[in-house]
Amino acid sequence: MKHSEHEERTAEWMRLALSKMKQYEIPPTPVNYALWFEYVSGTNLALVEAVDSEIELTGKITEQQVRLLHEQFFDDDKDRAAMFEMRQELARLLKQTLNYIYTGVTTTDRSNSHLQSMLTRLQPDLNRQQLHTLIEEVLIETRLAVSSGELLNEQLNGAMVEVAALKKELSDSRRESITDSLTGLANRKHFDELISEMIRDADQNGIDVSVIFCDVDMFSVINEKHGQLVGDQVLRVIAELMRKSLKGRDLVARYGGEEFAVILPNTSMQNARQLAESIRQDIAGKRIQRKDTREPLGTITMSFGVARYVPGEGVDSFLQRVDRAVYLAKRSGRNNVSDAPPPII
Ligand SMILES: Nc1nc2c(ncn2[C@@H]2O[C@H](COP(=O)(O)OP(=O)(O)OP(=O)(O)O)[C@@H](O)[C@H]2O)c(=O)[nH]1
Repeated sequence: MKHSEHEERTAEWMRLALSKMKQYEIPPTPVNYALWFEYVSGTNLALVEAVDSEIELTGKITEQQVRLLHEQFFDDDKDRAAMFEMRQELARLLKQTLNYIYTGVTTTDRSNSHLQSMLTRLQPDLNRQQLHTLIEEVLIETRLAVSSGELLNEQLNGAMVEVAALKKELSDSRRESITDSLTGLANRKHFDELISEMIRDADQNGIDVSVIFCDVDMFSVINEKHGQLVGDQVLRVIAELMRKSLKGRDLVARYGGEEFAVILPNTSMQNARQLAESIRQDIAGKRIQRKDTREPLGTITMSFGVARYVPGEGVDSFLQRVDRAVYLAKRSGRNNVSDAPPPII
C-alpha cells in the first residue's frame, strides 16, 4: 500500500471511531478511542465479535462495557510493553557491569564470560519466566563476585540493588496483569491460565477439578436504581464474601462484568455443590447498604452453576457446561445452584 493510501485509511478509521463513540455516547477518552479505533480497523476479529455481540444483545454499549473490553483485549499489550522495558533495563545493567570488568574493577574472567552469556540470552522472545530466571542468575553472579572480593566497587553494589528492584518490578507487574482492578480478585486471564493447567493435570493424573460459575441476579436493576458506583461497591462486597469462603489452592476470579468463577482442585462434585450452596446463602443473607447514604440495597442474590471436569472432555466443553448450568439456575427462578449437564464426548 502506498504511504498516502495508508494515511487516508488511517484518517478514515479515526473518523469512523469518533462517529461510533458519538453514536453510543461514549466519552472520547484515550482508552475508549483506542478500543474503537481497533474495532473499526477490523484487525482484531475477536474484539469486533465481542463488541458486536454486546450491541446485538441490547442495541447499545455502555462505557463500562467498553472499559471491560479494553481490559480484556489490551492488558496483554500493556504487559508486553512492561516486559520490553524490563528487558532493556536488564540489558543496560548487564552492559554496565561488564564495563566495570573491562575497566579493571575486577580481574575475573569467570564473571566476564558468565555475564556475556547472560547478555546473549536476553532475546526479545524471552517470556516472563525466562526473564525471571535470568534476573535471578544475574543477582547470584554479582553477589558471588562481590562477596568473594573480586568486585569491590560500590557502583557494582548499586547495580545489584537495581537488579533486585527490577526483579520486584517484574513480579509486581505479573501480579497486576493477573488481578482484577475493581475487586482485587484474580482476573479472567489468571482464571484461563490456571484452568488450562489444572485440566492438563486432570487429563494426565485423573485428579478431580470442579468449577463454580456464579452471576449476580438482576444486577442491571441495581445499576439503574443506584448508579454504577454503587453497583461496583456491591461487586466488591460479593468478592470479599467469596474470598473468605475459599481456602488453599482454590482460586476465585472475576470472570466478567457481574460474573465470578471458582476453581476447586481436588474437589468432588458433591463438595463443590455444597460450597456453592453455602456461598449462595451467605450472599443472600447479607444486608448490603449504600456506603454514602446507608440506604439498604435489599437482598442481593446470585445464580450458581457447578460442574466437575470429566477427563478427556477439554476445557471448552467443561466451561460451556458450567455456563449452561448458570443459565439453568437463572431459568429456574434465580438464587439457586444448578448442576451442569454431562459432557457429550
Ligand atoms: N456497576 C457495574 N456494573 C457492571 C459491571 N460489569 C457489568 N455491569 C452491568 O451488569 C449488568 C448485567 O446485566 P444483565 O446481563 O442484563 O443481567 P442482570 O440484570 O444481572 O439479570 P440476570 O443475569 O438475568 O439476573 C449490566 O447492566 C452491566 O452494565 C461493572 O463492572 N460494574
